[in-house]
Amino acid sequence: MSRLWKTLSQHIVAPTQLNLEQIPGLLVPFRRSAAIRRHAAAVIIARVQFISALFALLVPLWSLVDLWVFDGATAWSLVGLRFVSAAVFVILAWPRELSSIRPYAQAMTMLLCMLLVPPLFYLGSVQIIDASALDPWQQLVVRLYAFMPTIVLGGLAIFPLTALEMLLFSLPVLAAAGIGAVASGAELALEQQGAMLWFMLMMMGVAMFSGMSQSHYMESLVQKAMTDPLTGAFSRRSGAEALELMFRLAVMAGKPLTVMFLDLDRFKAINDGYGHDAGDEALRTLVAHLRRTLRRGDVLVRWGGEEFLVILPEMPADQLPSFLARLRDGGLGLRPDGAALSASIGIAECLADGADDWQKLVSIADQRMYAAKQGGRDRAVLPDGTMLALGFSTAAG
Ligand SMILES: Nc1nc2c(ncn2[C@@H]2O[C@H](COP(=O)(O)OP(=O)(O)OP(=O)(O)O)[C@@H](O)[C@H]2O)c(=O)[nH]1
Repeated sequence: MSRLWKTLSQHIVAPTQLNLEQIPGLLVPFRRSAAIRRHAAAVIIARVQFISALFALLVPLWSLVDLWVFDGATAWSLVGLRFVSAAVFVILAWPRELSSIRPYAQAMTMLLCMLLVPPLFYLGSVQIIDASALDPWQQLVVRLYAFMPTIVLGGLAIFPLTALEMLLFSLPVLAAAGIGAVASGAELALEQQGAMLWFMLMMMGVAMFSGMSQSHYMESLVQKAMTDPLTGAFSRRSGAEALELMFRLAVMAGKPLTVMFLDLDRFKAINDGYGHDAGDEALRTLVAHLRRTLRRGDVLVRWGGEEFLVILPEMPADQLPSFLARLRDGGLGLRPDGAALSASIGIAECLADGADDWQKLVSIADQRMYAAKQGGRDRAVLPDGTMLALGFSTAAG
């Protein structure tokens, strides 16, 4: 029994274990990081396109049933409605690029459009079909159409959405079901519609649970793929992606964007004197110290071995001296012998340096970092060429 529990907890529960910090990101979209939102958007758009392509074929095909079951005018009106719906699905399925600026808004718009088609088709069918004189086959088809909003609620389960999004997407679908029921002459009494309402709420609950667990699983994978396992900082690849986007946004908005290239001083001596594990520990300590000084929107990237890139959005060049003073006060941690870690820093800023692309910005910061090393280490070179002595090795940290 204990072996069974161990296997269950190791292989089933553990990989999906939640920590408290992750819960808000599963409940509301604005607590998700930009990177997770972008990945969720890519997944949602791919799924919307796949389902839309499928429906663009299946929806017109069902016209055969309409033509077989209903009489002339009713049947052709339904067929017309089907072709309008299919046209919307074709537009949604059409290949398109993920928006580089607003991928999440693009995904939400496409999903909303796709989800609205079946309930609107249902509402349209209620207007077209005269419910007072139906033969048994027609009644069956009408009942099937009435299931459309419920099917949409169940279909939400395949999207990695937060609880709030599930709720917001479900509300118009529930409203369409209610309006359709009234329009087809049904009484909106709990004892009449209670079973259907219960079924829809169950579908909503299942979709919500499924969406949140997909989001959590996706977040764990993305987090692993994006971060450096030793320090938890962004990996070079994901850091470059983030910088590319941040650079584009800063240029569009005409706002400053600063990159700081930081290279630990005499790091090899730690490895040589105290071993690789001590070197690893120094890198972890450095990242923990940097995080204390950085703001929420700043991005810390491990660019290579003991080189780090810090992306500082909306940090104008004139605020850099006070930022560096705070960094110095916070320190970078200690070497194994108890001395303070120090670093050489090169800083570039997109407005002050007139960089055309992010690669140029990084290259300028890198050259300035080398100038700081040449200048004697434990220094920073600013965008105006000033070299500042940082004093990490003399300050307490
Ligand atoms: N422990 C550890 N060492 C690493 C890691 N990545 C790179 N290094 C080591 O970092 C050292 C970098 O050495 P150098 O480029 O000579 O730089 P330095 O000793 O800091 O000298 P300066 O930069 O000139 O001050 C090399 O010995 C690498 O093996 C890592 O993940 N862990």
